[in-house]
Amino acid sequence: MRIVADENIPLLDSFFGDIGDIRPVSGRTMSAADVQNADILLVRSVTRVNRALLEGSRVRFVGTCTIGTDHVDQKWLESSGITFSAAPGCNANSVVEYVLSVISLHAERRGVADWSKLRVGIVGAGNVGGELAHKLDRLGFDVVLCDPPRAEREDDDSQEFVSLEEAMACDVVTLHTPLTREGDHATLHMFGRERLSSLTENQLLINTSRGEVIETSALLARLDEPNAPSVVLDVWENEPRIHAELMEKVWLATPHIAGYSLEGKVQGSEMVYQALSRYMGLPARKKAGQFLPEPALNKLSFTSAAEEMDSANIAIRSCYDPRRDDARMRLAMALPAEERGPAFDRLRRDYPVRREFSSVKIQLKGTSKSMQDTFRALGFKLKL
Ligand SMILES: NC(=O)c1ccc[n+]([C@@H]2O[C@H](COP(=O)([O-])OP(=O)(O)OC[C@H]3O[C@@H](n4cnc5c(N)ncnc54)[C@H](O)[C@@H]3O)[C@@H](O)[C@H]2O)c1
Ligand SMILES: O=C(O)[C@H](O)[C@H](O)COP(=O)(O)O
Repeated sequence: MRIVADENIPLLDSFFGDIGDIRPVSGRTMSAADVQNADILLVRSVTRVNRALLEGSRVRFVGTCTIGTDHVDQKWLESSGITFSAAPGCNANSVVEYVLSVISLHAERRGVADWSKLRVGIVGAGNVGGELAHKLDRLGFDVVLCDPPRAEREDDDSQEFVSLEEAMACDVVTLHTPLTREGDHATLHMFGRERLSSLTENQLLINTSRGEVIETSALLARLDEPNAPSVVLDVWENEPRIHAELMEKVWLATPHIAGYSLEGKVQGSEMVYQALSRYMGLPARKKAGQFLPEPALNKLSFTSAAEEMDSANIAIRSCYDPRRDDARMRLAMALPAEERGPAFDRLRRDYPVRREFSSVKIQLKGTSKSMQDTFRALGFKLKL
């Protein structure tokens, strides 16, 4: 079996080495010639998988080690008899932790002593949005969900959904839809001039979905107006050639790494390994957990003198602080225009190891029940 794979897929050899001969190539520049003699193609989100790439090749199985699938022409694959598999939910928790860290910074910078007083509107309540809602709910936040496709499908009233207008009236509006270009609920440029004009300076807009869900020119114009909202962007139109002027105008800018916890990336590889093993009728015995190294930070300790929100902020930011990614990105984007695209990709390729909250044990001595509940809700392991 010949496997052509994006060189940035973690643990390629560990997961797929005994299934076939692996040829790692650059995902961004992968060409039809690269895949012509492959039986299996493994990608991440930066490779356009379509007729132009695969027609005439031997490829029979395509796996993307990512949640998003907008880079894959699934209709064409199906019509060509090529099996396709993605990794739904693999890095959902990583994105949730990114958003929680951003909200904690926002609350602090706005002088909101109790972050759970912020109302959060989640647009797109699937794996990421659903998990975020669950955690925020446990943390005591008032959360509303806007998900018209789910609202249409689920008519049992067990979950309440609100209109986009209501979600957009919240203190924090966070986007978790896929990028879709067709259909009644297409999300391409869903946030254009009119919708962005409803946001005000007291609000925070976070986009970790896909850059194209927001119309760049409309956001640029909105950010030049008085009373503009705070904006955090992890995803951009036209990655890796992002709009540098937009980056300068947003509060926090990161290079599409919200899902880049080590756990999230390794789970993406594991899920495609499992799908490929099923496709080939092979046993799938390897698990992501067996490949995760010991975390650099594995314990934090708080005493009865610790204040709840301060301690939560310390723990959250010890694991993940988006301001570090923001600083790295602004430095890289200060390069001459023609060097920025490769620099954006390098930030992603050489991303430092980031571990999820669950890799840290929190020792709490003599602290309140409420503080223990907060740490549990965030996903930390407790040692009482
Ligand atoms: N920044 C990152 O690193 C990163 C990481 C993971 C995922 N993502 C992106 O986040 C997206 C969401 O991930 P997920 O795992 O939650 O996907 P998902 O498919 O589980 O959920 C998406 C939800 O959005 C809803 N939706 C679709 N169109 C909508 C619309 N017009 N308005 C409101 N809701 C709509 C769907 O009904 C679904 O419930 C992915 O498609 C991917 O593009 C980004
Ligand atoms: O869709 C996803 O899973 C995420 O956007 C993912 O983190 C993208 O990472 P990439 O495939 O570009 O490395």
